[in-house]
Amino acid sequence: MQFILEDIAEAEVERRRGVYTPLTDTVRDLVDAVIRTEVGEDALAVAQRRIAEIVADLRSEQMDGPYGVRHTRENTGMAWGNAVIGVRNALAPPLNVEHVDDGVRCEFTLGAAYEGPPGCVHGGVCAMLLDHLLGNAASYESACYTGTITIRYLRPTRLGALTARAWVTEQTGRKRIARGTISDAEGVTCEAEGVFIVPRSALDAPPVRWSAG
Ligand SMILES: CCCCCCCC(=O)SCCNC(=O)CCNC(=O)[C@H](O)C(C)(C)COP(=O)(O)OP(=O)(O)OC[C@H]1O[C@@H](n2cnc3c(N)ncnc32)[C@H](O)[C@@H]1OP(=O)(O)O
Repeated sequence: MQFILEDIAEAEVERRRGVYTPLTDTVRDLVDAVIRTEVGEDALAVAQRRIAEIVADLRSEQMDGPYGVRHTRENTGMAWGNAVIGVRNALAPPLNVEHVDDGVRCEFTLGAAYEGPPGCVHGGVCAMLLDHLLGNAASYESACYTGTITIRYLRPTRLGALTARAWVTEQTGRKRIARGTISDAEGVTCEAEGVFIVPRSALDAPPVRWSAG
């Protein structure tokens, strides 16, 4: 498991972000459109053929394997394939994580693609987002990995506009305890607590953060 140094300037990171973000946003829109479309079967068949052509175009030049977690010399993270924040991953909501005094927070909207119970967010999606955010809060010096996480679902989380936050409550050696919540307009819907660990194998390596984006 290795982080990849991509030796490019910050301006180049931003330029690439600007290139990929609209593409990923459109694919995300496509996912929502496929779930909710009510066009006829002929139109569906045409759409399928056109999308397959686009997939073939994109596959004409592909990297081997996943994107990886890349970073610049300035330690700007490019976790662009990440399932929660990936700039190039249409499966990611995405979360735009903001660092605040006591940890991290973000505002986001979950639509039809994240449904579990009717009209509500899938419990596994809540767990994934909280896992990421708690891990992000815990990774303030060096990248931490989830050891154990517990989620308490207080009430259903309705699809729509949500807020999440996470913070560290305790640190002992390489081990951090982090907590976090997801909230809607009426308050907290689920909360998490987890143990996050800087792996023993990272001790001799220079500190790399997962970092945002
Ligand atoms: C900004 C982006 C943030 C992204 C966050 C992403 C969050 C993720 O999804 S990470 C992916 C999911 N997690 C994983 O894949 C982790 C897989 N597990 C591992 O790699 C290792 O088992 C790892 C790193 C957790 C611990 O390994 P290692 O460094 O050898 O730990 P080790 O030396 O045995 O133990 C260190 C301490 O942690 C504790 N510990 C070890 N494993 C666990 C665990 N699973 N749960 C709780 N505590 C644990 C030990 O008891 C020990 O505690 P103490 O110091 O009090 O005795």
